[in-house]
Amino acid sequence: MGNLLIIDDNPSIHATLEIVLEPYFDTIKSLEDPLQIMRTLAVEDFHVVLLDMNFSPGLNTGAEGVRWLKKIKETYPNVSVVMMTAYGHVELAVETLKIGASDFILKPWDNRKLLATVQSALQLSESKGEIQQLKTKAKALRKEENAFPEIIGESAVVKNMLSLIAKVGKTDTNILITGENGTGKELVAKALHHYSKRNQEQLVEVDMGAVSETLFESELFGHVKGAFTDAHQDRIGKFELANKGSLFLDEIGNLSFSLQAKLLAALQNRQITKVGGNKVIPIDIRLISATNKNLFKMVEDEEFRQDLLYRLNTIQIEVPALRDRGDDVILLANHFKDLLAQKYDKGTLKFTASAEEKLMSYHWPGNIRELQHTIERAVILVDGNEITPDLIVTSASENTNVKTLNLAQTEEVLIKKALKKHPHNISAAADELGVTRQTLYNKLKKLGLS
Ligand SMILES: Nc1ncnc2c1ncn2[C@@H]1O[C@H](COP(=O)(O)OP(=O)(O)OP(=O)(O)O)[C@@H](O)[C@H]1O
Repeated sequence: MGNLLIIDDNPSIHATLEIVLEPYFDTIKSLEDPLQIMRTLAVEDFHVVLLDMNFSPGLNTGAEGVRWLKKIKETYPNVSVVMMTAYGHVELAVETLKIGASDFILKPWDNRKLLATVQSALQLSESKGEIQQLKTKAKALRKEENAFPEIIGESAVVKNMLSLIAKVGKTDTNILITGENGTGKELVAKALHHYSKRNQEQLVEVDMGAVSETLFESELFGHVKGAFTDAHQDRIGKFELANKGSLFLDEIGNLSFSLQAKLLAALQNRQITKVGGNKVIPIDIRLISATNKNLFKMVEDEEFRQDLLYRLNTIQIEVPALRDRGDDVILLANHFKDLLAQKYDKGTLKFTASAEEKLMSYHWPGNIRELQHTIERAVILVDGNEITPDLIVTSASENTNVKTLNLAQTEEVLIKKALKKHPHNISAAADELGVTRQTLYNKLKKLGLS
């Protein structure tokens, strides 16, 4: 239900419309004089306006209706305006659709058609209101969570990346962010949005790996009520939600081949149609995508559409792996240590020199996310204020199966295996590893295991 405002200089039209439409609205108000429109809309909430096109006696060009339509839409874009006109003026009525009218009805009207038109205008106004609400909510949240993420790092590779982000962030170019898991791709997407002209609008994120084949279109493009069994009400898709803002398609490499075609069509046409709907909705978005996969290789293997890849990667930003960021490991480790020490009320903590050495020598396959978890564990477990190497427990230290070809990691895994097999017997462990006792001691020291 909603509120309806009728504007027509003929009172008998008011009475007839009110009788037909009364069961479908909470409130109906009728005005004869269009000069009262703006005042009325300013004090009461209306969802639909039924607007006649001619008011002054002798004038039937429709120009008055057009002027009032423009005025209403300028101040109240979420209100649906349905124009009322006589049969001879269909062309003019069609023109009003271009300037924001939702629909028109011809006088004399057919009651069923009138009802259908007014009801869909009401639905449209409700969904516009919903988008507005979601956007306002998101805006408030964005302010709270401090929109600009801090990307910590002073290494040359990170500095290069930051200056590229600042440069291309301002443009509307499509950007593909690549990099291993946990390198900070999502953070880069947020920074790009922050630098863009669109930063007052939303950055809408979709995890493409998590969208099911059947719900893909509904999730991205939305659906209308009744489009399928579970479509109990209209739904706004992510594309529409991101309109005027940025759309972040994360894990784009996980999108199935058939869905890639549907995504490409929407990106190419810059418009969408809701599932079960027939209205074409123009979309103005800045596209940011991310993946940890090699999309060029996937194109070669016919797993990813080349035309889609070219649309996504006007600019590509490669986020460096943590192991390639030099001393940033210590910078980041200290950053997380301080944050987490505060969170767990641990006072001031510091890493011992050998703990720092261990942090630097590890190859961080899970990148910054792994570093963050490792530090969190150390902060939770530490007694006193020094974090020693034994508290730095990485995924490789917990895992005694060799799943990687990385030498440093493999060495650490094999040493742990040997120690497990020969507890308290360094000589036997060294023998098993084919090194001298001294070499094993040195390695244990470096790994913080001695
Ligand atoms: N340079 C950085 N400075 C501070 N924190 C960072 C930095 N890079 C990443 N992080 C933090 O590391 C974690 C992982 O980052 P993020 O989720 O952006 O990685 P991702 O590449 O998107 O990961 P995935 O590929 O698994 O989705 C997050 O908590 C993020 O805040």
